Amino acid sequence: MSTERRPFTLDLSRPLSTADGTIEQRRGVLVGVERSADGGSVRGVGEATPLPGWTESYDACRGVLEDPPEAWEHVDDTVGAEPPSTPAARHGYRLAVLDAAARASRRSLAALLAERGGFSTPSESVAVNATVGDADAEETVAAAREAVDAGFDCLKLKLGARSLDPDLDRVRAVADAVDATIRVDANGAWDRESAAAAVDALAAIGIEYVEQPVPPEEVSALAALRGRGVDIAADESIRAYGVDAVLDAGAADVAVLKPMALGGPGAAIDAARRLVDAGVDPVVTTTIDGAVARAAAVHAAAAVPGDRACGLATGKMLASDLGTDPVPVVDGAITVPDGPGNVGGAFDDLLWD
Ligand SMILES: O=C(O)CCC(=O)c1ccccc1C(=O)O
Ligand SMILES: [Mg+2]
Repeated sequence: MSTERRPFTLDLSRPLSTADGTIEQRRGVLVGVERSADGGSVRGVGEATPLPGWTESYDACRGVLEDPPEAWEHVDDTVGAEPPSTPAARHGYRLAVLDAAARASRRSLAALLAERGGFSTPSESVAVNATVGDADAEETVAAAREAVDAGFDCLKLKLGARSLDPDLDRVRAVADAVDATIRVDANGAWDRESAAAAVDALAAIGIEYVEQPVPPEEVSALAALRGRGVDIAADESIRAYGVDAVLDAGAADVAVLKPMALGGPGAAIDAARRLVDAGVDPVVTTTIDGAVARAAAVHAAAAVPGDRACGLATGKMLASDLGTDPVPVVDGAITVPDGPGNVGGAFDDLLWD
């Protein structure tokens, strides 16, 4: 198998402000693999876009991609219970391998992933939430209105960058202003006491779920916050400790799956299988990825059963992208590309001439 690599940098036109800092730029590496198949050859394209804090550094990612582990070439390769140490590099390489396998069998990546997870036929469209970053109440309401006018019926508000009372005022202002499902993400900002107060207030407002109210290591605190009238979602805890640790602790109603942070689309699907079996709802999101990884996350979301909106409406935050958006949001939903592979050969010319 031959491999190609191409580094890229994407600026955000709308930086995302969170309790964990502001995301302003995404740097990554496109990965191409080419292998022989049926007397010809088949290509696959992947994207490694590390986000330090969630994945390895850019330099570590590039280093691993110079000489990837041989095991990553095998279509059925899995990650163990421990999260992989260089998930973004693994994502980039594994996506290329899975894309090539899907293209070789003339089916969509979603179909390949659904089969891998033992799920039925993938959905043709995925509902998505608008992601609303931290800002004052007035700006937050304006962003929420803009999203609802554009057709979103689920909004995710970033909380935890300011203190609890002003944050709750922001949530109430949005709930009063728009008719939409509202979920919030504190990115681990609260201690146990503030989180309990927040959860009770959010339950009274009628919020769908609160994502990562406490720091990632506070898995037992997540468990203790369940059953108070608002669902609890684990995100950073899943990334840091894996799905099994969160399931064993009974820590979540909902689990956020970021393929880039978990080590690839296959790793996300394997995690989704265990969650679904345990009655926990998976929600697939990006880490604000380029078009190739974003499309792959859409395929993963389509392969996983469930009705919760996914966090995949992140393309519009980018000032420039790897190419034309293969997964645009229309009326709060994304149509799943029907293949072959992830996005057919749409990005091949970035790697091969
Ligand atoms: O879920 C979404 O709406 C978009 C993805 C998102 O919020 C995010 C993006 C980059 C890093 C972390 C997160 C997060 O969910 O915490
Ligand atoms: Mg989150």
